[in-house]
Amino acid sequence: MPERIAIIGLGLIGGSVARGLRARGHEGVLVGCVRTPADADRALALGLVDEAGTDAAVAVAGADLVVVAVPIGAMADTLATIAPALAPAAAVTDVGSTKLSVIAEARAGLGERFARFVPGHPIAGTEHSGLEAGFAELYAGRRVILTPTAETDADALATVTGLWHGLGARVTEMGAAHHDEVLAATSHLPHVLAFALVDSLARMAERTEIFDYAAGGFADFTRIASSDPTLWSDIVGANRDAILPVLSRYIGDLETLRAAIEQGERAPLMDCFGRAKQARDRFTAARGG
Ligand SMILES: NC(=O)C1=CN([C@@H]2O[C@H](COP(=O)(O)OP(=O)(O)OC[C@H]3O[C@@H](n4cnc5c(N)ncnc54)[C@H](O)[C@@H]3O)[C@@H](O)[C@H]2O)C=CC1
Ligand SMILES: O=C(O)C(=O)Cc1ccc(O)cc1
Repeated sequence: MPERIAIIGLGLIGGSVARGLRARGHEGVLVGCVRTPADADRALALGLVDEAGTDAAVAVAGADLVVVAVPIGAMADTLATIAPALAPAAAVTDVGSTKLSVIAEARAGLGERFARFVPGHPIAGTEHSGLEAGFAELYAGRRVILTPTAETDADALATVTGLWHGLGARVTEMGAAHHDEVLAATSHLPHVLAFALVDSLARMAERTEIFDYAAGGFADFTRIASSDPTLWSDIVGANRDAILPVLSRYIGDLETLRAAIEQGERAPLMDCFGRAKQARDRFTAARGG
C-alpha cells in the first residue's frame, strides 16, 4: 500500500476509504482535504486522517496516491487545482459515479499527468452524505469498476487496484462508455424514479395521510430519494446521454401499463409483472438471497 495517501473530500465515499485503510492497519500517512476549517478539525477529531486542510494542492504535495472523492460537479476544478502540485510518480484516482465526464475533465485538468490517472467507481454507497456518513466496511465484498484509458500507466493501475483490494473490494475493468450505460440503467434511472415518485406524492394535497399509511413497499422503493439532491443533479447532468434512452424506454413501458390499466386488460399486467418477478428473483438469488 502506498505510504502517503491524500483523500480529497472526506464524505461518505472518501471518509469510508480513510476509515477502511485505518481499520485494515494502513501504517502510512493519510492526508484529507475538506471544504472548511471546521470540517478539517472535525475530520481530525474523528481520527479519519493524520493531516487535514482545505487546500487540495497542499494536501497532494508528496502523496504517492491521491483519491479524489468530491461530487461530480467539483471534479474539474479539483483535478485542475492538484495538477501542478502532484509528485511525478503519484497515482491519481477518482470515485465519481460517471466516467466519461470525469475522464474528459481529468484529461483537461491533469495535462501531462493524465497517464497517472486511473478512473474509478466503487459500486457501494448509501443515501447518506458528509463527514460522519462513512464506515470502514463499506467496500468489503463490493465491486469497484476501473475504466482505464489507452494512456493509463500500468503501474498506476496496479496501485489503484491494490488500494481497492486492500479495502476488501472486487475490482472489475471496463470501458468508460460501457460503464456509463450500465450505471445509467442500474443506478441513475432508479434514483431519478425514486426522487420523482416521492416528489409526486408529496405534492398531492392529501400527502400527510398518504405517508401515514405508506407500507414497506414505499420505503423499499424510495430509500434512495433521501440521497443528496446536489450530488444527484450533478450525476444526472453528467450522464445525460446515457440516461435519456433508458428513461424514454421506461416512460414508454409505463405508458403501456397505463393503457392496459385504463382498458381493464389483465394480460399485459401479468406479462410485465411475471417477467419482472422472475428477473428480480434471479437477481436476489445471484446475490445470495
Ligand atoms: N453517495 C454514494 O453512495 C456514492 C457516491 N459516489 C461518488 O463519490 C463522490 C463523493 O460522493 P459522497 O462521498 O457521497 O459525497 P459527500 O457529500 O458525502 O462528500 C463529498 C466530499 O467532498 C467535499 N467537497 C464538496 N465540494 C467540494 C469542492 N468544491 N472542493 C473540494 N471538496 C469538496 C465535501 O466537503 C465532502 O467532504 C461523488 O463523485 C459521487 O458521484 C460513488 C459511489 C457511491
Ligand atoms: O444507496 C444506494 O443504494 C446506492 O445506490 C448508492 C450508490 C450511489 C451512487 C453510486 O455511484 C453508487 C452507489
